[in-house]
Formats: sequence, structure tokens, C-alpha cells
Amino acid sequence: MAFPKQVRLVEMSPRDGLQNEPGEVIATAIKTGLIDRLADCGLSHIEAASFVSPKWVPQMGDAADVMAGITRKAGVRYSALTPNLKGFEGALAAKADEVAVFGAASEAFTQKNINCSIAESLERFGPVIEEARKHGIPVRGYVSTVMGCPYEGDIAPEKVATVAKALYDMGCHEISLGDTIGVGTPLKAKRMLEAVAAHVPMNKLAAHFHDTYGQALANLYAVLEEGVSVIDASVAGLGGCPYAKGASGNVATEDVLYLLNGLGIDTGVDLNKLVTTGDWISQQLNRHNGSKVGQALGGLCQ
Ligand SMILES: CC(C)(COP(=O)([O-])OP(=O)([O-])OC[C@H]1O[C@@H](n2cnc3c(N)ncnc32)[C@H](O)[C@@H]1OP(=O)([O-])[O-])[C@@H](O)C(=O)NCCC(=O)NCCSC(=O)C[C@@](C)(O)CC(=O)[O-]
Repeated sequence: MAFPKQVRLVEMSPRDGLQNEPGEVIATAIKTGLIDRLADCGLSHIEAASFVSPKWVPQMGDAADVMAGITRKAGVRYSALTPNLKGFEGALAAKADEVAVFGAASEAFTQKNINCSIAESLERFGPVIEEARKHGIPVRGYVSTVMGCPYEGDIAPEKVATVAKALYDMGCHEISLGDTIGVGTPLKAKRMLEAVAAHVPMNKLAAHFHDTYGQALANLYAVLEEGVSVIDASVAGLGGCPYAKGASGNVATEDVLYLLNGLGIDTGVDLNKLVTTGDWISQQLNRHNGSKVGQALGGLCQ
């Protein structure tokens, strides 16, 4: 299969990137500043906030203020995580353009992350998807631990396919496949994708790979070859997962963009502005810039 001509990058840094940041809760103004800068880079889909329990994820406790504080740019989709109806009500009031439910292919991870079984999680998502449909809000579905679980180890591709199919059949318009702890390798990524694509159309699938073992770009190349055309990434490689010990951030958006530019795949995103944004947020958080491309070009792109 040939590479796609265009890829939609879904920017994760304001949510997946910041949810696990240790120390003080990050100021709302830094979050909104990041989101506005990302929109200015040409990113058309930004996961801006998460309407989850602040007791579980304190960094996302200001989700409503973040959504109210951003300067919305025409053509940009600002999405938010919503684990249940309470979260959906918050996202609706905050005028999220899209919401996302998040499950996993591992029972143990589902328990740790959202305090229920896989079957219970799907029951919980039903009313969220139903309410979203009534309000004309598209719902994205995440499946975590698609190539390995911090508690259960290897995950069979069929388990991933079962949860992905359930979410798609329930009405999620897109299914994002999360290698939560970044343990995948290219052949494993292809096998997992093949299993899922037997039940969910390829153009409805997104790759959401973390870079813990430095395999994310190789894995992305593998799934691009299979026809995936939506990629989740996080500027400066920000992130981790609060319920997945040792998980590093999503693959850095700058690194993915450099790869896609080299393959002649169009994204509409400006690399120089993205590098500048990665530098900016790394400085704000007093954090090492996790993007290789950011490190190579940082300071040259002002
Ligand atoms: C799902 C729950 C809420 C269940 O948590 P629970 O304790 O089972 O829920 P509950 O219904 O019993 O409620 C407990 C308390 O939370 C409140 N509550 C309940 N719901 C909400 C809400 N939506 N917003 C705000 N507050 C809420 C509720 O009102 C109550 O408050 P209290 O009466 O104790 O004061 C909890 O487990 C939770 O919030 N988990 C979130 C975990 C999370 O955010 N994880 C990270 C995101 S997933 C991820 O990063 C992976 C991904 C997507 O990126 C893909 C990948 O990389 O693999």
C-alpha cells in the first residue's frame, strides 16, 4: 500500500502532554498560551483539555477555564476527554468541538485508569456517545495498551480489535490506537493494525504512539505504509500516563512532521513555528525538550 498524500496531526500536548507533569499545577495561562501557539502552527486538531476527576488527574482540573481562555481559530477542532456523562456535560458547556471516550485492551489498565472493567467502560461510554450524538458533537474513541500493558504484559491484537470494533460500532467516528507505554516495534504495530483494520476501516484509525523505547517513528512509518493517515503526537515529546509507570511522552510532533515532510506527505503544519513552540513550552515548564528535531533546530527557528 502507498503512503497517504495527507496526514492529519492530532496535537496531544495540552492534554496527554501536561496531564502527568509533576510538581505544581501548571498555570491556566501557560496551557492556553500553548494551545493558541499550536493553532498558529497550522495544527487543525488540538486535544485541549480533559474533563476527568481532578482527584485523579489534578493537572486537568482547570479544563473549563482552559476552554474558556483559548482564542479559537477558525478551522481548528478543539477536543476534550470525557470519561463519563459528568465529563461530557463539562465539555458541552465548554463548547468542545469533539469529545473522546477512552478505553483499553487490558482489563488491569482499565481498572487502574478509569476504575472499572472493559465491559463496564463500554456501558459507561454508551450514554456519552448518545448525548454527543443528540448535540451533534463527534466522538473519538481511544484504545490504550494496544501493544503492551504495564500490568498484563503482551496484549493480543484480537483484544485490541474487539474493543476498537465495539467503540466504532457504538458510534465513535475515529479510533485512536494507543501504544501507551511505547513498547511496540514495527512488525508488532503492523500485526495489531491488520487485526483492527479487519473490523474498522483504515481511514477511521489513528496511531497514538508513545516513544518510551525510541520506536515510535519506526512504528509510525510501518503503519503509514499500511494506510494510516491520522497521527497523534505531542510537541517537545511532552507527556506520560499517570496510570502507566515509566511511560514517556507521545512521539514529538516536530519529529513526526520532519518525517512526513521528508516523505512528501502534506500536513499543513509549519515546522519552524512548531519548533519554536516546543522550545517555548519546554522553557515554561523548565523541562528538557524531548524532540530530536527540536534539539537540532532549536534557536535556529526564531
Ligand atoms: C473515570 C473516573 C471519573 C471514575 O472515577 P470513580 O472514582 O470510579 O468515579 P465516581 O463516579 O465514583 O466519582 C468519584 C468522584 O469523582 C467525581 N467525578 C466523576 N467523574 C468526574 C468527571 N468527569 N469530572 C469531574 N469529576 C468527576 C465525582 O463527582 C466524585 O466526586 P466526589 O463525590 O468524591 O467529590 C476516574 O477514574 C477518572 O477521572 N479517571 C481519569 C483517568 C485519566 O484521565 N487518565 C488519563 C487519560 S487516558 C490516557 O492518557 C491514555 C490515552 C487516551 O492518551 C491513550 C494512550 O496513550 O494509551
